[in-house]
Amino acid sequence: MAKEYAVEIRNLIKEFPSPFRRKKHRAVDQVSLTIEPGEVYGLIGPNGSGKSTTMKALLGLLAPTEGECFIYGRNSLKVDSRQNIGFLPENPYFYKHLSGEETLDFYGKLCGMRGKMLRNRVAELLELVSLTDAKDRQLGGYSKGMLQRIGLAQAMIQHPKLLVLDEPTAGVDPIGSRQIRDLILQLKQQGITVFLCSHLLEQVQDVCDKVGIIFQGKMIRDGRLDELISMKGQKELIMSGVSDELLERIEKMIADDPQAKLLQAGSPRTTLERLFLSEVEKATD
Ligand SMILES: Nc1ncnc2c1ncn2[C@@H]1O[C@H](COP(=O)(O)OP(=O)(O)OP(=O)(O)O)[C@@H](O)[C@H]1O
Repeated sequence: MAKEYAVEIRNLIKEFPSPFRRKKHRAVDQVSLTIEPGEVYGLIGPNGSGKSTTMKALLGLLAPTEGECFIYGRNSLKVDSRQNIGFLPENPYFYKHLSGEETLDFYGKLCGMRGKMLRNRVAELLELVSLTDAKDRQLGGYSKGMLQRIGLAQAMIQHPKLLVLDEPTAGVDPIGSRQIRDLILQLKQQGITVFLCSHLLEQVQDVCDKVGIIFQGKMIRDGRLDELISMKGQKELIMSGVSDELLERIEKMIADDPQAKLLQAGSPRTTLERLFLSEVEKATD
């Protein structure tokens, strides 16, 4: 039996009419990708490279010019293929006068949920996205990070098997981004398949099993993250308590080996994001 992917995109082409030219603009050009159930897939690429268009085609919000998209084996142009999907769009629109709780209640009712089941689910999601304390505040007063988190909760209201997140951390500061990253990791542990796009490459690296790099509508590289970023033929040792003398001996051993070559020695660096987070944490304490 053929393998059933959570997501399968086959040779997707999407063209848009150009108002001032006869030729159409090809936003997505022969993109193919597969996501297995429970995997987190990150689509990365510069602005305008076709990430959102690919996601919208997968969600059946845009009809492909050519090619096909499947969700758990069903063509995504068929409405029933989308029953088990949650979607966080790039710029989600919310009713600003509703509270966080009312917002989730509203989306739950749109999905046909009612009564105790809905109340329990809303409470569970508010807890999950750490907004229980802010549940009665109107969304007009929420920060960008809180809005993205309520957006994520909205996308999860009916226990989706697949979550599609278009830049879930857009406009969110590093602390808010870290919270969203942790949430995605929690969803992954629950076995939920996630298809996301983001410009925060470090976060993509932290959460994704597979990555695709899209450029000018074309998939230029994709595969398992650990395979894509491993430096073939190189080894790394990170040591503590190493004296200068020991380091010299190690360097000499490497120099004496006819095959080996020391490429880099020094102190490992943290990332700017980690430095920022630890400094803010220290200042908060
Ligand atoms: N509805 C549309 N009509 C015409 N052109 C469109 C439409 N939607 C997208 N495009 C064009 O398609 C190309 C790809 O856009 P898309 O939004 O998919 O890029 P993206 O990679 O998501 O960009 P960003 O990182 O800035 O969100 C762009 O050139 C964009 O202008």
